[in-house]
Amino acid sequence: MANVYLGLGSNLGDREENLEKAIDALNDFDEIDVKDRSRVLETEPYGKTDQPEFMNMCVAIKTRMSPLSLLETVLGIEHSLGRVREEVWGPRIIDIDILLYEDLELELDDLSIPHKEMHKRSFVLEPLAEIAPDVKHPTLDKTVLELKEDLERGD
Ligand SMILES: Nc1nc2nc(S)n(CCO)c2c(=O)[nH]1
Repeated sequence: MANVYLGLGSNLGDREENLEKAIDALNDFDEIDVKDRSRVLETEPYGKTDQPEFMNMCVAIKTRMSPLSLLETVLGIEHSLGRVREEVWGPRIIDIDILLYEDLELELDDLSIPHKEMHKRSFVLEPLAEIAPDVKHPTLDKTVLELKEDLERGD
């Protein structure tokens, strides 16, 4: 079973309910066990700022799925919860990002692991440091907590 960390976000509808539904949907798969979860944070929109505030959190899962199967699964969960991909950076009912998959480094057209932007995003590092402070980013060779502190310092 692989140790995987996911970033969840929502800024449309009942945001906390959307996050809970996404976690329940993950747990419904035999090949996925949700092992831990961070608290939910309300965060300012990053990137496209003229949109509603987000609710963000991170979860730790163990899974037998391959990275691409997991991607297909999380996209299916987003779709089942009503996510329509209109604006790239626009508001969304739910967003599930694969952040880390063991110490894998993967670069495909539709999937990069570790997530390319995770070290630039406080809405990811804050909740991720709560549940996985000592997990190492395999490319940057720093722990999640070190990345969070670097971002806070503006490094
Ligand atoms: N605070 C915040 N800003 C965001 N901008 C985008 S795009 N997203 C979607 C994540 O890729 C978010 C988000 O989840 N939280």
